[in-house]
Amino acid sequence: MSAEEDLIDYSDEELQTTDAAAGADTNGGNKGDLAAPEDTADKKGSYVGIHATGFRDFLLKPELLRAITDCGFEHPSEAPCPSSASVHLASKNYILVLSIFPSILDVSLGSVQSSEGDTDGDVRESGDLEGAQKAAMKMQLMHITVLVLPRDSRIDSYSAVKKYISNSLRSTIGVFKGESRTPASKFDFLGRWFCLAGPAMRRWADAVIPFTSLYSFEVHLSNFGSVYSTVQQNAIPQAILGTDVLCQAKSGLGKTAVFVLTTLQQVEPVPGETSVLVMCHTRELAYQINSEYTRFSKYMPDVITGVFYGGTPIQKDAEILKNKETHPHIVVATPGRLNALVRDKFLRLGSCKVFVLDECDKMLEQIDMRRDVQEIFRATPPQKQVMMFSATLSQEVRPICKKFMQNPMEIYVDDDTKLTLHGLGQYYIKLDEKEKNRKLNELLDELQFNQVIIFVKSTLRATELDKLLRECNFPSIAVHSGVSQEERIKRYTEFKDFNKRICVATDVFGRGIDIERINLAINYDLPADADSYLHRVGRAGRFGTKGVSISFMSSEADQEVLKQVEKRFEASIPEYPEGGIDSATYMN
Ligand SMILES: Nc1ncnc2c1ncn2[C@@H]1O[C@H](COP(=O)(O)OP(=O)(O)OP(=O)(O)O)[C@@H](O)[C@H]1O
Repeated sequence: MSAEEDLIDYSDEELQTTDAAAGADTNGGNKGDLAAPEDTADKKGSYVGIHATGFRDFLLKPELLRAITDCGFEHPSEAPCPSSASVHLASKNYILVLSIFPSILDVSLGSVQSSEGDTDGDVRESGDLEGAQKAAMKMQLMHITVLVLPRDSRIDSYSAVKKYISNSLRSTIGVFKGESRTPASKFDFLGRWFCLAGPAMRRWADAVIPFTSLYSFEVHLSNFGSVYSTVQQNAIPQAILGTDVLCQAKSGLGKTAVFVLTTLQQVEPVPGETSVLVMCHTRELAYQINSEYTRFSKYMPDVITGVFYGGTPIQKDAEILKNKETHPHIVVATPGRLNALVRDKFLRLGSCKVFVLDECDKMLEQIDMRRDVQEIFRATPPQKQVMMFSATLSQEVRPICKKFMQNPMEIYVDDDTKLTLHGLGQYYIKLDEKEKNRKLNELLDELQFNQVIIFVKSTLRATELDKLLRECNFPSIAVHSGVSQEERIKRYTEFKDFNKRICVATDVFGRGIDIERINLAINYDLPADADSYLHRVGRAGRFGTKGVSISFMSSEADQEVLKQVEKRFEASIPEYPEGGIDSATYMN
């Protein structure tokens, strides 16, 4: 039996495919009700633009909102939508923007109206919206997302959006048609996750809402030819409700905040119990995620977070876990150490309510890590929320992820070209191996970087290159698995705090690591595959900022990787120009 076969499959029978159900409702819509009048075609322009929702609209705890404001987050992030939607819509020259307008007014009183964006501010101020959501969640009411299309939408807009929902989100969808306004047909929508409606749905909502929690999304259509939705905007409202989430979004767009904010929102701290478990593949990333928890829980003094990873004395972790006063409610960890803590019964997971995997493809593709993850998963109760995140989720890894989940909300970027970071200039330099050091020196002299990360393929090369750079008086530091764990974290912090401007690293820094000021990523040694390339260069140009990546190409294998990258991501990676590049293109 291969190592992989040895791994247990999780409750396949629990996996519900909604494809069939998605096809079940095939109502095409009623032209009389939905079609745009001929003369309204021009009005589409008035729906142009992305309607950014504020964090306040997520109805987060005030202490969380305060921390979000302190962290300088203004709006939840946006990310490209799945390609199946974009292809479909692009061919019809539409832009589809989903923006959230929470529309429950007062579920508890049973008198609910749908609102469009302009009224939700009043609701929020009166506190009704929050109360309504709490009531809805307590009663575990069914959740229906209603997509409200503009009044002048044409019938094919409805089909396009419907197809997008059923193909990409694999969810059932109903279309509210004119003749279905009878009370009986209103209840058809109760079993569905999505339904499409025109503005007339307000009246319809009145009858349905006592039994459901309702969110209405306004769908903007225009003729821009690409499709957007939002990673934080899409995932946060669902994740808060306890839905399982499998989420792909490009590097640096704020996937971390999705699970940090939604778990902090849900956590109800009980002394001595861990209710949220977050795992990731490297120790530095675990440390970083824990720091994010610290940042966002700063006004939640009752919530204790803790981080556990290998390379440190396990006895220390055990001491923390033995004491109810220090026992974390939220644990961030790497799988090896966490598994050891669970096996040795220092950590009991019977109260775990949320299970998160960051960089999930990496964690589940690597057999030893996957084995640890599974053992830990088995130690948690069957009923829990599972969320997984990565910038890369291949077709092969998705079913593996979903084996841990029940009817997850799935957010994919099926079109690899949409993973390219638009603020990032990418170049290559063809050279011999022996020319690399000289060229690197030249680049570091010539480019006006804030911080730079230089990737190499081995710990030995990291040590050597770092030494060389320091001999040349460059403020360099090296992070790799060849140094003690304590020293690794110390160096990570030094770099993160801007005390060093150059970091030579192996792939331990290749994914997830978020250093705000990095605007230059250099592949001194190219990685072996396109996914790793994408993650590495994503260390620069984060959250829409500008940056540049330069890759040294010194072998045929390197050339092949760059070819793959260009093909898969439709990224243009030209040769680095003789005269250099304009700093305005990569300095923020
Ligand atoms: N809504 C927001 N407003 C402002 N900044 C944000 C917002 N969301 C996230 N950020 C910042 O963007 C940066 C990137 O976020 P994060 O590290 O979560 O990205 P990611 O999607 O996990 O990327 P990767 O795939 O590379 O791990 C972080 O510095 C984070 O603080």
